[in-house]
Amino acid sequence: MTNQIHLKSVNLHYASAAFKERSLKSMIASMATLRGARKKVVDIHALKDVSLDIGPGERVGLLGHNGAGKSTFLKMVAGLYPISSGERVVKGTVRSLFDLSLGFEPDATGRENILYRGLLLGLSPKFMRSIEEEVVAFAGIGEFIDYPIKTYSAGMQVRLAFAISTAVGGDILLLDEVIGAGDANFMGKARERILDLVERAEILLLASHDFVTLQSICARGIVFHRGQIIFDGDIRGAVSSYNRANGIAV
Ligand SMILES: Nc1ncnc2c1ncn2[C@@H]1O[C@H](COP(=O)(O)OP(=O)(O)OP(=O)(O)O)[C@@H](O)[C@H]1O
Repeated sequence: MTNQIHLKSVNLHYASAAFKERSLKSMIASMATLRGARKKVVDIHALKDVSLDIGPGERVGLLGHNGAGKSTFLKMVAGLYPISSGERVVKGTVRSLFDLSLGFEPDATGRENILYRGLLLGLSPKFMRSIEEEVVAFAGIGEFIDYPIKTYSAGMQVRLAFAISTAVGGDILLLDEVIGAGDANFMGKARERILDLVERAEILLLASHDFVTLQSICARGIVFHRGQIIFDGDIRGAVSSYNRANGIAV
């Protein structure tokens, strides 16, 4: 099977329900202040008529201003968000580093969580046991690995989550730039490990505001603007297109 991503006229909407009041207090406050003049929140059309094909060996950078649609695009490719219309075909195992700290069981130990998270990623218990020691060594949290996750600091949780999620490569790697994995020493190690995953992946999609990194890793660049693709071509052209769209003189 050839790894590939095929999208045709894809649209994605976020339901306005996500913006509605969450608490009784905020509902009462808004009723008191906006009586009769309440603004109607409409659905957000986050991806508009997106069509493209990405094949084996491609390293693709995603550019765009804050809110342009890059993360939504990655999550749609990962299958986390359903599309409203169009065609989405993704062939190959997908790995991503979204929401690193989601899915931990707080009462279970770090070691037990390595197994649980592996199962969430669709990996077998036998395979997870075979990589357990390597993950433990990379996380570098000492004897805490045998304590419940609820006793961990935020940094320790990120280190363990990162160590698990990056232990196994995939055919298609989706990266959303923010990788604040602990202290400077760990950041260095984390970067190396990501570059290793990048090397091993057959297809890479990398969303970033760091154009130097994008240009050093990616050959192709796609620019998003208000949910639409406004440029799809070589990475240098993509940077120029981004600058033009955002009124940046070069
Ligand atoms: N879970 C969500 N629910 C509702 N709206 C969302 C959600 N996530 C993103 N949006 C909206 O969708 C649009 C695209 O956001 P997205 O996060 O994809 O942009 P981005 O290009 O990744 O931005 P950034 O560079 O800031 O990460 C924005 O208008 C945003 O407010």
